[in-house]
Amino acid sequence: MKETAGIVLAGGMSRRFGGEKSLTKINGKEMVAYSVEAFAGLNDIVIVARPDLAVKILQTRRICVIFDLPQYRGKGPLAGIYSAMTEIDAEWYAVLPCDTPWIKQSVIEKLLAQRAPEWDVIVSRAGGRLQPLISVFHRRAKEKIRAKLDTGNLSMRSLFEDCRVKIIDFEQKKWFANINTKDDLK
Ligand SMILES: Nc1nc2c(ncn2[C@@H]2O[C@H](COP(=O)(O)OP(=O)(O)OP(=O)(O)O)[C@@H](O)[C@H]2O)c(=O)[nH]1
Repeated sequence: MKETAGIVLAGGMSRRFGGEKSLTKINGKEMVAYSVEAFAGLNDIVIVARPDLAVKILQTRRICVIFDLPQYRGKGPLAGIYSAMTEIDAEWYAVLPCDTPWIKQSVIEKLLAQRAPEWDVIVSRAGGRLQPLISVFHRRAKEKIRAKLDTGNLSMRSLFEDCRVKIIDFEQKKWFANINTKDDLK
């Protein structure tokens, strides 16, 4: 079993953005690459992408790319986290979305520093807003996630109600800004 793996969620439909959000370049680099780089301290990183995008990501990065498990396809971020946990057996999993290009490795390091037996999830909060997809999960959370997926209750907040959650506050809101639309790029 690995100690800690990194999961980049890139399996969304990008409906608001319209087009391939994860592969859109900012300052010459694909958005998904910023998330991969924030995991620089980790040896095992998996991108959970849509099948139609995976080939393109594979062409640009030497990194493990998987798809959501078929039974959970279309079920959102929890499907991606669960699929990655099934692919890589690790004690802890650091999670990032593919659309936070200003995220820093130091954020991940600060979250990982909180790993302890009493927590199932360590989640960031920036400017008072919880950032459920910039977080760290213990493998204990995997079965709780599966239960949510199987009942169709797909909200991260609902999952957190069933977990022992440690919240870590950050002041630098800009690092957590995410790109939803093409206007957000301006
Ligand atoms: N693997 C996986 N990742 C997902 C899924 N849904 C969303 N994500 C990822 O989760 C992060 C946040 O996604 P959202 O912004 O809520 O959704 P989106 O699909 O990117 O965009 P919209 O279609 O405009 O809502 C992004 O990194 C997405 O790629 C999914 O079903 N599977």
